[in-house]
Amino acid sequence: MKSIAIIGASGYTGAQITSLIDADNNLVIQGLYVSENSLDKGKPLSELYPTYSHISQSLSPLSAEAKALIVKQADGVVLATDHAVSLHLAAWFFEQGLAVFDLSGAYRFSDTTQYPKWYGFEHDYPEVLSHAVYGLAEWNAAQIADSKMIAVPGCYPTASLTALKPLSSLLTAVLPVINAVSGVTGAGRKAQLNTSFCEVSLTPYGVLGHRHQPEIVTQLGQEVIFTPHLGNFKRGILATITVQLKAGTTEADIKAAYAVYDDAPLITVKQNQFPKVDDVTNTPNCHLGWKFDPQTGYLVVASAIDNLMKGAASQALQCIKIHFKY
Ligand SMILES: NC(=O)C1=CN([C@@H]2O[C@H](COP(=O)(O)OP(=O)(O)OC[C@H]3O[C@@H](n4cnc5c(N)ncnc54)[C@H](OP(=O)(O)O)[C@@H]3O)[C@@H](O)[C@H]2O)C=CC1
Ligand SMILES: CC(=O)N[C@@H](CCC(=O)OP(=O)(O)O)C(=O)O
Repeated sequence: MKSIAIIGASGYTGAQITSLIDADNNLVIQGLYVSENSLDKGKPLSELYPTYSHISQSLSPLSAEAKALIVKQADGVVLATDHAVSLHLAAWFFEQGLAVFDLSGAYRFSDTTQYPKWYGFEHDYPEVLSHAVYGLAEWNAAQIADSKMIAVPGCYPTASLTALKPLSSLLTAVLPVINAVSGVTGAGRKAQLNTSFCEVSLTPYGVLGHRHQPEIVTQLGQEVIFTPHLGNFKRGILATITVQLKAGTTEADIKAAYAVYDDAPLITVKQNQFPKVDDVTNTPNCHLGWKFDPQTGYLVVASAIDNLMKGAASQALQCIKIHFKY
């Protein structure tokens, strides 16, 4: 039995992973934490999320005493906190010897020069960063098992990389074009005007400047054009991706490439059938559907995940299972 502390447990991804850890017989929740001055400190999680009425724990402030208790009692810590908060907490818990599963982007780039540009801070912990591994569970299991600093991928990169990585040896110099739509939970729980009910209407955002573009590029090893969109639904991501494949590529080559997922129970691949967001919401699954035009060499592949599950919490749980080997 491994004991896990969850920091940022009142947020969307934090509450989601709390419910997954609560349901896992190999794990026990050490505690649920929010910031020291949180308006929610002391409240039962179930007061915020009545769906989780079966979970009895309350939200504790992350005081110095609480941090010391976590170090004493927990084997691992999940950080479901903003990038700038995770930056410091991850380093501190890692240095205390705990396994860290960080849902933020604070440890996803190994190159420290990326952080000022994409996250607005200098990375103060290059030594800790040198231990960080990218927690794309189907691809990096060996590294996840070996490292105590796991940077769980972003939601759009998870959807995009799951579709594109099998094709990497087949791509031409024509840049893959990724158009992805996310539900509003992708923006987190805190109130913001642009994510309030009356304001949300399908629109692109972060055009040619979203931080997930360099994350995808780094992990794919190839430039891409990435355009995220905000949709008027709660959860889920659909990424529709157009790529050109090398001359002479056949459908059999594409099938062989996607056969990499034959032993991946959470990934489903279909030819000439396209996924729906509703089929993956509230599940840890990724559904891929592709169609190829041999005349032009263009392939369209669509990838559907739940942003809070495969895009965050359930992928973190995959990493926990891989790391703790159960
Ligand atoms: N939403 C999504 O689909 C995805 C999110 N992510 C990433 O996961 C992380 C969490 O996202 P999300 O759940 O959406 O965010 P939310 O805004 O919903 O939740 C953030 C949580 O962090 C807590 N918190 C804030 N400051 C501190 C602090 N100093 N110490 C401890 N807890 C703190 C908040 O509570 P309080 O303020 O009351 O203290 C709240 O519980 C982010 O880095 C995000 O980028 C990654 C993939 C997908
Ligand atoms: C709809 C929406 O706003 N989505 C978020 C992505 C959420 C995510 O994956 O989080 P990371 O920041 O941890 O990468 C965004 O575009 O910023």
